[in-house]
Amino acid sequence: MEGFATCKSEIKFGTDGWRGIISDSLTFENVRVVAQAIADYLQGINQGDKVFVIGYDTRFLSRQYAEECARVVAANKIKVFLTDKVAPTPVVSYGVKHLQASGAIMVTASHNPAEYNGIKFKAPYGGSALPEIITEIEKNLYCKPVKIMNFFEALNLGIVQYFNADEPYLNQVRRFINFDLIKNANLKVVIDPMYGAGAGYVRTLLENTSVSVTEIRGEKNPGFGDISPEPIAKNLDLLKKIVLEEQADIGLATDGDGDRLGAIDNHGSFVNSHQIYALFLRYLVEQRKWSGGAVKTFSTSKMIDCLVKKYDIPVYETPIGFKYICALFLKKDILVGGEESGGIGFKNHIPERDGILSSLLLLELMAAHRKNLREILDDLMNEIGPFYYERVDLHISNERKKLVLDLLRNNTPDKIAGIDVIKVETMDGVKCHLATGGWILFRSSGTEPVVRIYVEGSSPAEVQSVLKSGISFVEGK
Ligand SMILES: O=P(O)(O)OC[C@H]1O[C@H](O)[C@H](O)[C@@H](O)[C@@H]1O
Repeated sequence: MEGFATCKSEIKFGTDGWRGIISDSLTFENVRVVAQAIADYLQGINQGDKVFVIGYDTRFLSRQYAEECARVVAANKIKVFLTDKVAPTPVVSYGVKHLQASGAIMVTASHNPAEYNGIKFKAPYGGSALPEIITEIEKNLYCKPVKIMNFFEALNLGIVQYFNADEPYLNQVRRFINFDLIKNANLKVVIDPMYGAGAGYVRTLLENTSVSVTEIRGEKNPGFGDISPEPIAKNLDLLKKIVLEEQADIGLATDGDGDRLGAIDNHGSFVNSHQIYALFLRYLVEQRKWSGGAVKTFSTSKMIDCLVKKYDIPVYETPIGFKYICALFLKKDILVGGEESGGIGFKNHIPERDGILSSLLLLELMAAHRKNLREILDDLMNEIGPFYYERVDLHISNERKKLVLDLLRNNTPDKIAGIDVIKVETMDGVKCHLATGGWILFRSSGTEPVVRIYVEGSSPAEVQSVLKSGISFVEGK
């Protein structure tokens, strides 16, 4: 069967891949169009003779979309390794590297609300596609007729094969993490995969250790219990409650496709990604004695700048999106790269953020320090702090969004919440550095119809007043 897509609803690749609301822009037809554009890209760069991986998360229709992609890619004479079950993004990405495949389609909308689904494209190195690859794929959209074959015929012919992506990935994590340290640490852990694809992985990896594990929200629930599967404070009330009830040492939450991490400490307080990133950087340099530079995105904490200065290692800043961090992993000797949204990637692994590996590294770090997370964070703050952080996402109209960002760019206020603005940067959105050492960043999300306001300061009061003033500015009140 061949034919052009009849509906030309917009297919746009954002911060990471293409996302849309199911049955609005995210239709089977558009999924086929994107899969054809990817197949054309692979043939165009002479990679059509290599195998190609397809994986999917727990979202509504994800498996069916993955099978639809397999039908298209296979019809283009590219052999497909389709995961035999739901798989997290880092597992699929590692599968690409392990099989020396030409890349992967990961069917997921990551942390977005339940009504979304989407496609991430992973490149042969096992990480986010670089912007230039995405440009090529976008150019191919609607160019050639969609080829498609029967799924069962493709299976019978062996051009689509099921693939167990877990085994190579779990072996890699077992090599990376120091399980000897974790084994005897007697930690009590609550795992929260937020109904996403990460369910079961950390628990499996902790079998045969002394760590006591409780997993919540591990079952499949494509409605995600009416929250977004994004491991940020407002979505982790249940995890907080269980950590306190069970008197656990830590709660670990991964997002919808398992590439991000958020944590709750033993007092029930949220530990944000900036803090986790800073702890990892400190641990890898000081305890593991690993070398290499650090990558942070435009919205990542100044804690990282303090640490790199202390260790005298290079730091690179990029726009928001792990694809930019990934590009640096490919070009330079990078120890760790992380972003505000909770994605952190490491040297000696794939150039990909990994919420499962991050969860275990956090346990290793706690075991090595023989302290609870709060004490370790307090030590860090005594060394370089204090730092406080908060983000709000505002749903405003596209017109207002453009107006506000243009206004900020062209006519930046001299003061915010009464504090002097001493420097303005526009790498991604508009960032105002404040005389107190704090900063506020306004930017339009590339994955959701929201404006994000990020604030860091040296006290909770400073963060709140700067945030309040930022919100008033955006809302025009
Ligand atoms: O703030 P946004 O543009 O919505 O992006 C937030 C996040 O979206 C995706 O998950 C990307 O893979 C991340 O790299 C990015 O940080």
